[in-house]
Amino acid sequence: MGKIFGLTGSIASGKSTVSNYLKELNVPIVDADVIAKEVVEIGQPAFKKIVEAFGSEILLESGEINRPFLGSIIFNNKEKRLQLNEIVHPEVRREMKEQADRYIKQGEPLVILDIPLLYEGNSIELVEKVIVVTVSEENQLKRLMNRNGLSKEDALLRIASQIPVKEKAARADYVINNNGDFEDTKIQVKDLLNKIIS
Ligand SMILES: CC(C)(COP(=O)(O)OP(=O)(O)OC[C@H]1O[C@@H](n2cnc3c(N)ncnc32)[C@H](O)[C@@H]1O)[C@@H](O)C(=O)NCCC(=O)NCCS
Ligand SMILES: Nc1ncnc2c1ncn2[C@@H]1O[C@H](COP(=O)(O)OP(=O)(O)OP(=O)(O)O)[C@@H](O)[C@H]1O
Repeated sequence: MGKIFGLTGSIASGKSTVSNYLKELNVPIVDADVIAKEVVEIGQPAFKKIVEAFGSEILLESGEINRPFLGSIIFNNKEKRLQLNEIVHPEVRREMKEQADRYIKQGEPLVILDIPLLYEGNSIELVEKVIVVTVSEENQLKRLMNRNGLSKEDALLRIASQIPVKEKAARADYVINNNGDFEDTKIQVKDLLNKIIS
């Protein structure tokens, strides 16, 4: 029977970098961020609930959700963040489970669920073991500011909206240290994969 493992970290710690390497190594990935975008598209049940909860001012002229604007609301307000999570997360979990089960039925030996909020939400029950991609606070802040063009204050707010990556690493079954260069991380990913599926 194939294994279902979780991959997590904190914002800009390097989950996508690691999951891209895993994809190159032919490991099927189920990506929570991608599914979280699909379940809030126009016409989906979560879309309607979000507009009811947050008002039509969160919509673009095209009728789609203005994601940066909704982000500016929920990353500044814990109550609103939890409200959004309550709408979106159950849909994301259901879809992730379906996709993972499908891969296992196809005979895959390992499926990775890439879930940024694995420890914050109720996703732990979906996976057997957890891989955490860790990074120093300094590198995390630097990479987040660079990637998203955020000010230091906004980047720190986003980092503070998640459990610190150090705490996640302490709870993990496997840790990938993403403080080195890309090649260094790639080597760790290959070694880990050999360990898991051998
Ligand atoms: C707030 C939204 C609209 C912002 O969209 P945007 O396109 O700017 O960002 P994106 O979705 O790519 O998320 C980027 C990162 O932000 C972090 N993040 C997103 N949502 C949350 C949240 N509710 N709480 C804490 N961190 C979050 C994650 O690390 C994620 O990888 C969007 O993130 C959202 O709908 N969030 C709620 C759903 C969710 O929790 N998604 C995360 C995985 S399930
Ligand atoms: N080892 C590394 N050296 C230098 N830059 C890196 C390294 N790993 C990742 N980065 C860069 O840091 C940024 C964050 O990495 P990545 O997108 O993989 O993180 P993430 O954990 O998936 O983030 P999020 O949760 O926000 O989606 C990206 O711009 C990426 O190119």
